[in-house]
Amino acid sequence: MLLPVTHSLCRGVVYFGKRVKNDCDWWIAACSVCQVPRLRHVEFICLLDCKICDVTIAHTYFAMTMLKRYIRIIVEKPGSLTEFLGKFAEYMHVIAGDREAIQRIAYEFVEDKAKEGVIYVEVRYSPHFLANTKVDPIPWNQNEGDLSPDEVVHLVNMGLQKGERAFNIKARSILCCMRHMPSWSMDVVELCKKYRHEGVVAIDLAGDESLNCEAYPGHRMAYEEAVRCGIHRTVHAGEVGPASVVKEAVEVLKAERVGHGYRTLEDQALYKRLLAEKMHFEVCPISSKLTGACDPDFTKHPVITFMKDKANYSLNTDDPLIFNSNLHLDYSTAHKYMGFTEDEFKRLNICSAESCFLPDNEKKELLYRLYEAYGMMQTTAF
Ligand SMILES: O=c1[nH]cnc2c1ncn2[C@@H]1O[C@H](CO)[C@@H](O)[C@H]1O
Repeated sequence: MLLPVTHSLCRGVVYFGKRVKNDCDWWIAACSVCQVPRLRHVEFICLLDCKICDVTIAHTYFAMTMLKRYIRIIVEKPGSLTEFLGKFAEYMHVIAGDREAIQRIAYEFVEDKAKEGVIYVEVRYSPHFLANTKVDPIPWNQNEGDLSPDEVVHLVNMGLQKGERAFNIKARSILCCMRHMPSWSMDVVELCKKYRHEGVVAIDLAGDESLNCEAYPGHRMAYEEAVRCGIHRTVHAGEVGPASVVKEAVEVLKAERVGHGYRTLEDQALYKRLLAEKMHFEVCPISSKLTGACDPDFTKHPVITFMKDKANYSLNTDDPLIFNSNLHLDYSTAHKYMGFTEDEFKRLNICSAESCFLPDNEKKELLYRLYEAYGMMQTTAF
C-alpha cells in the first residue's frame, strides 16, 4: 500500500511497515479499532485521532515506546547534562512549528499527569524552541515558518486548558529563558506578562550550567522586569553548576525557587541561610542520576540531607520522555533507596503546594485539598 504524505516535514513516501527514504524516520501505525494504517512521523503517532472510526489511535506511552525503539532518544545510563540536553535535537525539529502537535502535546501532558494522580502541575518549556519565526536563530535547523514564540505560548495554554477541562486537574505553565540565549530573555518575560491571564505563572532559566553558568545581562534584565511586574521566578541552579550559581540565582535574579539546587550543599553557609529562608528546591531524583548531576548511588543523594533537615522541596520528573520515567518512579526511588516515608511524602507535597505559584486564594484551596486527603484537617502545622 502506498501512502503519500502531505505534511510539510515529509521528505519521502513510505510503504506499509517499511521506511523508504533516506533521512526521514517515518513509521506506520494502524488504528487499533478499524485497522486502517495511519502514517505519521513517529513522534506524531500519539497526536491524531483516527478520522474513520473516531478513536484516538495511540497514546503518549505508545509514542514513547516507538521513540525508544526507533529513535533511541531515551537516556538509560548516567551521562552528562550536556549529553542529555543534546537529546532534544533528536525530536524537537518535528514538533517545533507544528500548531496541532504543540497543542495536542500540552493536552496529553495534562492527561498523563491526571493519570499519575497529580491534582496541580506547573509545566515548563522554552517557547522559542517550539517556534520557527520571530526567533533568532531559528532552532533545530528548521526553515523559517509562521509560528512565533508568542503563538506557541497561546497554543500551549489552549492545550493545557482543554486538558484541565477533560481531566479535572489544574495546570499552569512556566516559560524558560535559556542560559546560552540571553537575547531571548526579555521576550520571555514579556510573554509571561502577556499570558499571565491564560495560565502562565512564572519565568525560569534553564539550559546547560556546565557551559554557561553566569547570568548574562539579558537574563538579569528579564528577571528585574519579572520582579517589577510580580511574575514569579525560578532558576535552574546548582544542578551541575557550583553553589555560586545558586547564590547568584537567589541574590541577583531573586529566584523564589531553585531548580535542582543539589550543589547548594557545597556551601554550608548558603545552605543554612536558604534553609532558614525556607527556599524551595525542585528536586528531580531520576533526572539527577541520568544527567550525571548526582552520584548514581541513590543512597548518597543530596535530597536525603534535605529530608533530614526538613527543607522545603518537591519531587519532580524533569523530562519524563527522555528519561522514560514518570512521577511514580521518582517517588518509588525515594521510598526504596532513600528511606522516604509516607509522612515525608505528605510533608513535601504540602511544601510543594505552599511554594507553588498560584495566587493566594487558589493556593489555600489546594492546601485544603491536600490536608483533607491526608487526614490532616486538625494538624496543619509543619
Ligand atoms: O534538567 C535540566 N537542566 C537544564 N536545562 C534543562 C533541563 N531539562 C530541560 N532543560 C532545558 O530546558 C528547556 C525547556 O524545558 C529544554 O528544551 C532543555 O533545553
